[in-house]
Amino acid sequence: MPPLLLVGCGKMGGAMLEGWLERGAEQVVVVEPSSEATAGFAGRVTHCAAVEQIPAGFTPAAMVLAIKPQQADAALPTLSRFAREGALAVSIMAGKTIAGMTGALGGKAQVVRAMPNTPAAVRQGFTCAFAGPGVNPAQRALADELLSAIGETAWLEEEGQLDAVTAVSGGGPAYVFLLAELLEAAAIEQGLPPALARQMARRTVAGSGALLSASQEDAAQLRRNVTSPKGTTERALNVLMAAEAWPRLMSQAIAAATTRSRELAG
Ligand SMILES: NC(=O)C1=CN([C@@H]2O[C@H](COP(=O)(O)OP(=O)(O)OC[C@H]3O[C@@H](n4cnc5c(N)ncnc54)[C@H](O)[C@@H]3O)[C@@H](O)[C@H]2O)C=CC1
Ligand SMILES: O=C(O)[C@@H]1CCC=N1
Repeated sequence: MPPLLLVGCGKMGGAMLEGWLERGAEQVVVVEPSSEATAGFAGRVTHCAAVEQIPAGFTPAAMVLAIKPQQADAALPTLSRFAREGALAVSIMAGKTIAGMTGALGGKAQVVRAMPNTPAAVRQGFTCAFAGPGVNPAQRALADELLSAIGETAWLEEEGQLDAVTAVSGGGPAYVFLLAELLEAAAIEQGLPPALARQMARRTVAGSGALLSASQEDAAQLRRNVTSPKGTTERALNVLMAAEAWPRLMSQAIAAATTRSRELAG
């Protein structure tokens, strides 16, 4: 891998960095104010607490922006010297548009906007990416290599699709973890011991994910495979699948998150 600059080494930036190092990246400079966040990478990357500390002459082929959207306005202009002609910027920030980022970076870099998710931490992420104006095939291939180091990548035809992507697959793991939390609480409510309830909820969600991943059948068929006619699951699904229950709630939740992604464009 060519020299890389990572800006922000939190949950997502750290997961991506681990993936690149696994794939043999050798020259990575990480800008991250928290030394705690980069502690696990000591000796493997060059850590700078601020942009001003980046070694003079460092010329990354790509910089990856993994800071919060709310931090972008202050941080991007300070990175303009790395946004030279031919340089690639890959942003994973929710909401931030390519036009806005290109301007804030000084107008020279080509920008890929992407939305990964936290299963990236175990290289099981799913990322959607969109290549902005002027991104050449080599830059797109580099972006694909960086994103595919943490899981599967799909390329979009329209930047606007990223708002719904952010709502569905970007935030999706949170909804699945909420399901595990709620299953655990309901199990305890039915009198099961807390430790067993926790084990049961975790293994059920993780095992179902593994089955979904390995199976050729779609999710609806896998659901039907569990649901015996006039059995117990059917009773539960009559509650969950009522029009005003999960179908409506999921639709409202995804619409709310999509709207928030658009707001974050700023
Ligand atoms: N957490 C998630 O599930 C996902 C997050 N994202 C996006 O990834 C980005 C990062 O999110 P997280 O990793 O969750 O946040 P985080 O808070 O874990 O990481 C952000 C990091 O940026 C550092 N930072 C703050 N100001 C900085 C600056 N000026 N220069 C360099 N580093 C700076 C912080 O110290 C922190 O370690 C956000 O834009 C978010 O929208 C995208 C997909 C999924
Ligand atoms: O909640 C957020 O804004 C970010 C984007 C997708 C997941 N986390």
